[in-house]
Amino acid sequence: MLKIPEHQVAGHKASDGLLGPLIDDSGRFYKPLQGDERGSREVAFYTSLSSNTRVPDHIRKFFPIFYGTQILEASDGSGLRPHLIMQDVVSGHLHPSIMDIKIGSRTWYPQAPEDYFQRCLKKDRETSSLSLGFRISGLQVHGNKESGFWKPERKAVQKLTADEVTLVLRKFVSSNSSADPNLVPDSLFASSVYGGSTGILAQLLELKAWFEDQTIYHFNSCSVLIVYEMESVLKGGSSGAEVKLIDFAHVVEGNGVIDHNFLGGICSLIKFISEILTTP
Ligand SMILES: O=P(O)(O)O[C@@H]1[C@@H](OP(=O)(O)O)[C@H](OP(=O)(O)O)[C@H](O)[C@H](OP(=O)(O)O)[C@H]1OP(=O)(O)O
Ligand SMILES: Nc1ncnc2c1ncn2[C@@H]1O[C@H](COP(=O)(O)OP(=O)(O)O)[C@@H](O)[C@H]1O
Repeated sequence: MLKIPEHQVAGHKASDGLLGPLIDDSGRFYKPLQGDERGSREVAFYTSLSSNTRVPDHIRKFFPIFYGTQILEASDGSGLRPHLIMQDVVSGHLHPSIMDIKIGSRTWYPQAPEDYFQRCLKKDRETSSLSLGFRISGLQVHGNKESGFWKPERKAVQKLTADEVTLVLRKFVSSNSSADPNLVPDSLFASSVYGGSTGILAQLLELKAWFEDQTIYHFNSCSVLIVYEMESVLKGGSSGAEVKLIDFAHVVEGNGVIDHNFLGGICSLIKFISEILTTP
């Protein structure tokens, strides 16, 4: 049985009769293909990635597993539509804390039509993309029993200043996160989520090293999705923190050139996270 994802933090949503992704109980995520070139580009990217021998094996873990496409009943009741099937990267989590960070100071791709280019340029200027090299597209945090669950308004988190981004990145790994603007986040989970040899920082550094070299793809408007499980950190276990890349609707060929837009954005994000780990 297909259902609307409970833990989606950004993008087009299937709720309220709209067109959006669906999930099943076996850990698969079904993203409807948009009728224009966005859908076909994303399928083309996953297909290319699956067979491209120049992509190192250790980099493949950063992408959701791709299971092909399938024609399914769309969530908006418009009838049958092809869907991209991929691994649901939050399945198996009871209380996932999730952050979607759109990487790059520009989200448009060089060949984009003028109206799309103008729309992206406006959003990049009005959000933190241009100034910081990334914008937080959406997030949710599970805290302790008292603070509960925090899912800030998406439009607000996209426009944060550098200091505010640091605060949100701290709240993301705190047990007392809430909407209270005066809250001092306890950063209780910072070292287990961001730090260590398998934490978010180590994973981002591994990804960055690939971007310093790879010239196969340019990941325009692509997001880094960070996921961890608060319950297991509280019990003293591993946070299960994972970095995944998602949203390949605007990926184009790299033609032998470094993806400096993505590389710059990921360096900037790494700097923010490193500072949280080194500043008490
Ligand atoms: O529809 P909107 O205004 O919410 O914009 C979508 C964006 O939402 P946001 O800017 O974060 O509010 C949305 O961003 P997120 O993935 O939600 O970060 C996409 O940029 C989407 O474009 P595309 O499908 O990738 O071409 C954007 O969709 P299009 O405007 O390109 O259809
Ligand atoms: N493979 C996945 N597993 C789990 N959740 C996902 C996956 N891909 C996307 N999502 C969720 O859906 C949101 C939007 O995904 P995205 O691919 O960016 O869609 P859109 O093209 O509509 O912007 C993400 O922020 C995340 O919450």
